[in-house]
Amino acid sequence: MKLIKVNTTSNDYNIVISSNFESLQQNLIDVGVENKKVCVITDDNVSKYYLDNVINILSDITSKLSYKVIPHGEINKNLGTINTIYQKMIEEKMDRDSYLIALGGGVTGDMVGFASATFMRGNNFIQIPTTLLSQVDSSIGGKTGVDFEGYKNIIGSFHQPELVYINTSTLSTLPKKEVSAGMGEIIKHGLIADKDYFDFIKTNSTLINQLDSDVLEDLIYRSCVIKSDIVSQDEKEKGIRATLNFGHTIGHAVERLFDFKLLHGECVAIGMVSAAYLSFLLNQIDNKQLEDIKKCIRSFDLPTEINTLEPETIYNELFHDKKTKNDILNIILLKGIGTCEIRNDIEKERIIEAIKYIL
Ligand SMILES: NC(=O)c1ccc[n+]([C@@H]2O[C@H](COP(=O)([O-])OP(=O)(O)OC[C@H]3O[C@@H](n4cnc5c(N)ncnc54)[C@H](O)[C@@H]3O)[C@@H](O)[C@H]2O)c1
Ligand SMILES: O=C(O)C(=O)C[C@@H](O)[C@H](O)[C@H](O)COP(=O)(O)O
Ligand SMILES: [Zn+2]
Repeated sequence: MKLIKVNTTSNDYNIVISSNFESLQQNLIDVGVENKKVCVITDDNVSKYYLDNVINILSDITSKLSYKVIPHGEINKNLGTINTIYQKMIEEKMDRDSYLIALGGGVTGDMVGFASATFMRGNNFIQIPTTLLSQVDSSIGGKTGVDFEGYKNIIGSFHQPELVYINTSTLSTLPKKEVSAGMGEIIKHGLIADKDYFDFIKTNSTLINQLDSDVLEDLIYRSCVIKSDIVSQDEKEKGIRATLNFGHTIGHAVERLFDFKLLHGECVAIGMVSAAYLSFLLNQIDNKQLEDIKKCIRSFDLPTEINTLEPETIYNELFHDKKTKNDILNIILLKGIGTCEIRNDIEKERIIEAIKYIL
């Protein structure tokens, strides 16, 4: 078992990484869940595998226990689903002392976090992430929210969980495509923050694709350290946290323009290739590094290009990005491998060139 501490301005909490659910009960007691009202929210895929288990663990420590199963998928990450969660919370007479538990991937985690942030102006929530992507990224740092009219995460708030409990064995039931999607965010962590980590990912691609549990646990631990370090420095994304958005400006535009038929991690992979090419155009990485990045992304069966879209269509979408300030685009670019910077001075022509590179 491994423990990482997240220390943000609004809350301090632990990330527990374990290969089972054995220490979940004690960790729930430690954060104050005993005898409280608890509602577990999970989706209709995850419920089949892990809901009974988590409910059994909770039933020993509280009798005020309920659950709700929501439909899976990005297409359901919206205010309609949030309404059904609020209705459940009212039905169960939940209050500011109660706990919501997000059992599932990033879609469940983002929505449960948002419901918790807004119900009675905020109650407690706990993340039990079950996808690789949510274990390395979305469960940490308190970015919560939903899509609105197709705009990605456009409604949301910062609201930190009380605990992130990662049971790595839940990955055994995760479809391969979803494992690859998680690799998109993991590669991002290496590219923006740690060259050695990027090299480790490249070297171990075969073992990772075979779901070698030791290597996967290493990845989860190292990514959690990188992400918690960044959000502990900058909870509300005033500075360095924006670097976690590497690949996301174009990634989110592609996600929306493809009506959420591509996975988030896949769109981030495409967005990272475009941002890496832009970094190359500005002489911040060389051709070998660019090719290395593409090779690494492809080694996990992630896409590096798309078709059927016009460059201008993608370009116009970029201005809905949350890093845009007063209509000026802020873009994350690499400065070598393992470091990056936020730029707001890139001409349209260069950005269009970088978009054409992925078409
Ligand atoms: N808040 C953040 O900081 C942050 C960071 C990264 C991504 N995100 C968001 O996270 C979302 C993507 O998360 P995701 O990739 O986890 O997607 P997801 O929640 O849709 O899960 C992917 C699929 O896997 C299924 N699933 C989950 N766990 C499973 C398991 N153990 N076994 C079998 N099936 C399982 C789900 O039902 C779903 O169909 C996006 O909405 C993205 O915007 C948020
Ligand atoms: O935690 C962060 O900060 C991130 O940017 C992590 C991203 O991987 C994640 O997809 C996030 O939800 C994107 O944030 P957004 O504010 O651009 O929607
Ligand atoms: Zn992301």
